[in-house]
Parts: sequence; C-alpha cells; structure tokens
Amino acid sequence: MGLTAESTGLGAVDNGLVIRKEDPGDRVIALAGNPNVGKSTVFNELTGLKQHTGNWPGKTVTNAQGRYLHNGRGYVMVDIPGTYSLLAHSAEEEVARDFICFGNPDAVVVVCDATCLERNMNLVLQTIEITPNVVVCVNLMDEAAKKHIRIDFEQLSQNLGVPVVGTSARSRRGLDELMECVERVADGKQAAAPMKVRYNSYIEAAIGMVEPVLQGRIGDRINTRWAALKLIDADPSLVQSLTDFLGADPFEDDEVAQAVETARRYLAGEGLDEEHLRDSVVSCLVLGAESVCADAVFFEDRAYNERDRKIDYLLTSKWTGIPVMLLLLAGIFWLTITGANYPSQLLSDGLFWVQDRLTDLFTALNAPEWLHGALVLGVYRVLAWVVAVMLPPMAIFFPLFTLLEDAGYLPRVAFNLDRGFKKCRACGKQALTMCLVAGRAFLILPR
Ligand SMILES: Nc1nc2c(ncn2[C@@H]2O[C@H](COP(=O)(O)OP(=O)(O)OP(=O)(O)O)[C@@H](O)[C@H]2O)c(=O)[nH]1
Ligand SMILES: [Mg+2]
Repeated sequence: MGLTAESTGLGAVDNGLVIRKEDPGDRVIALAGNPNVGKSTVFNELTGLKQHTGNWPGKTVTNAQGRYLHNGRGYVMVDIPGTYSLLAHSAEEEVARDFICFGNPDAVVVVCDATCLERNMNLVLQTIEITPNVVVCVNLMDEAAKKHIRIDFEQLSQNLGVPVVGTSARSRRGLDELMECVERVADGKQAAAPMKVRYNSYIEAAIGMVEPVLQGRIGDRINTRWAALKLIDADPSLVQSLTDFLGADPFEDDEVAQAVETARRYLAGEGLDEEHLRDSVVSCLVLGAESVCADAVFFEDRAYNERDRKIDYLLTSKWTGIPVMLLLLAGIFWLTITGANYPSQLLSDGLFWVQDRLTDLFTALNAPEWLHGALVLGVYRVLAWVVAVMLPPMAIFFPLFTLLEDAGYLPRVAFNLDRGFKKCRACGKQALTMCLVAGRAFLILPR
C-alpha cells in the first residue's frame, strides 16, 4: 500500500500525541512490535484506517491513532513505530518506548513475527517488565505454516504469564480473538502474572539497592524494578522522559541519587561499567527469550530456512551484498529506460497524430489562432508530452520495485546501506525512500 493521506497527514503525526477519546470510557491500546511484523496491518484491519504498510522496515515513524468498537466499547489504538528493543537507539525507538512507558495505555499489544518468534521475544520481555497488561499477538501465522513452524500458544502464554493469540492479519484471521483478549486485559479481567527476567546476580543486587528507595516515591506510577535498572543504566533520554513523566528529576532526590550512585559503584567494582552493564542486560534478555521459546516453538522442517540463509548470505554479506544490490538497481533502471523507449515512441506518435487532427478541426471551424494556441499547442501538447514521457517508465519501474518488495529484498537494501547512512547520521531504512526519489528523478531527468 502506498502513502495515503491518513498515513502522512496530520493524523499520522504525534505532535506530542494527544489521545482523542470519543467517549470517556474508551480504552487506549498501544500496538508495539519489531519493524515489519504487521502492526499497521493489524491497525488498519481493526480501525478501518489506512496506515502505510509495505514489506520493508521503518514505514511507521510516529504514533498514529484510530478507533474500533468491540462489544459496545470504544478502543483507541495507537500504532507505534517498529522497534527491536526499548533500549532506544533511534528517534522512532524513543517514540515507541516513551508511549509504552509513559503513555499510560490500558493494554499493550506486542505484535510478533511467527517465523522468527525468538528474536521478537526480546521486545515482549522488555514490555512485560514495564507493564503486566500485555497481549502477545503472534502474526504472520500463514508464513509460519509455510515454513512448517508450529507454535504451542498455551505453553507460550504459560511461559510468559500473559495471553498469546495467533493471527494472520492480512486475511483478518485471529483478530476477533485478539480483540477479546485485549478487552479482558484492558478491563483487568485477565489475571496476569508476567514472568520476570532474571539478570545476573550483580545486576539483581544493584536493582535491590535502588528499587526499595523508589517504591516509596514512584511506586504506584511506574514499575519500580524496571525504573531502578534504567536509572542505574543512566540512559539520558530515558531519564529526561522519566523526569517529564514524574514532573521532577529523580536525581534531585538525594536518597535516590545516593542509592543509584552506590549501585553503580558496586557494579563498576564487579567489572560492570556502563557498556558491560548494557551487554549483560541484553544477554539476559536473549537467554530469557530462548528459554521462553524452547518448549513452545517447533521447527518441523529443520532445513526450512537453509535456502533462505544461503540467499541471504549472498544478498547481505560484506563482499557480495553491495555489488549484487548495485547490479540489481542498475538492472532495474536500465530495463526502465530502455524498455520505456518503445511504448513512449508509440504513445507520442499516437498522441501527436491526435494533435494534428485537433489542429485540422480548429482550422475547419475557423477558430481564432490564440484559442488553437492555448488549447491545442498549450494544454493538449503539454499533457501529451507528460503522458508519453512519464507513463511508460513509471509503468515499468514501480511494478519492478513492487516485485523486489514482495520478494523481501528491500529490508536487505536497508541493511546493506545502514553503515554508510549511519556515517551521515541517518539510518539504512531511509535508503528506500531515497531509492524511490532517485528513481523518480532518474525517470524525468534524462528525457
Ligand atoms: N503473509 C502475511 N503478510 C502479512 C500479514 N500481516 C502483514 N503482512 C505484510 O507484512 C508487511 C509488513 O506489514 P506492516 O503492517 O507494514 O508492518 P509494520 O509492523 O507496521 O511495519 P513498520 O511500520 O515498518 O514497523 C506488509 O507487506 C503486509 O502486507 C500476514 O498476516 N500474513
Ligand atoms: Mg507500521
């Protein structure tokens, strides 16, 4: 689906995100998940809106909201940008993290990709650290079935301590069950006992030094175990968001500042400085994700992704990734330009033949020269040129690009170009927008 008024207009921009409830009883639901797992597809199917969807990561970059009704109650759903973790490394990850942490949603639906569930669990575990009101939506079940991946939802739900629903959002399968689950969680009818991620003993001890101090101060507003770890971790953007949320800088409280300082000194003494602490936290999350999936996800065809892996290696490895990408893109531009010449010529012959007939008609009618000049040599001729020059290359370029999208090649382009884009303080996901813009410019300029 291309860009739409809803996906790019004011409705798509979070401008400080003001939640618009049509009814005071409306529930607010955050839709989180890794990039490209089908969040906006779920959002569109439920709300009837047209958020931008497509097979590459990073389409949704701000929060967008829409509303659906279920059992007579309104639900304001907020489609947040895809994020691999809540440890926020980019602006859109901050947007996602801040809404989940401080947006006070009644429930968070974490959409996951059924074909690589373990990788997606990282975000699920981070989310259930913050709030127990989580529903895990395992999407792309049709793709998982093709790869012979079987998922035991009951076991997964037991392991995580929150409800899990399987869906194929594109064909609306499972969305009714998802709405039921969301209703139960948002109404507090589902007893949730989310699993706790266990960190190593040093980190646990450090959390133990800070958490009790926080309990007396922010206990009912935010999960103190999570906040303690974040304060020790000293992520400046998180501390800023936390300050905004609490209305006061937590470090201005001497007792909190002292507890955090003691915890940090303790960790440093155990060899866990800032960088090592983050690495350890991530390792524990990865191990947690592994153990959650161990008895719930089954690969019935062990070699299911062997061919994919080989192709992936060719398309993204250091030595072949960029040359293959350049060849493919050059091939597309070449096909577009040479392939468009013949239909362009045919179209212009046809359209200019019509122009001659129009001139004959104006002459036969004795129409004044200025009228012929304005209508035939002006309006019609310009229109004919634009159609003859632009239509054929567009009719070739965009379907070819769509083929690359459907084959899943665009995320690989983003990956290949990420390093170069990072050097310019951008990220690889922006490469796709640039390819499209370059493509359009390329189509117009040589003509
Ligand atoms: N086969 C299949 N494809 C799906 C399903 N749900 C979504 N898709 C496709 O997956 C791709 C990504 O969907 P989006 O809804 O744009 O994903 P997103 O999570 O919003 O992506 P970002 O906003 O970039 O993070 C699109 O091409 C969708 O058509 C599904 O259930 N089955
Ligand atoms: Mg999206």
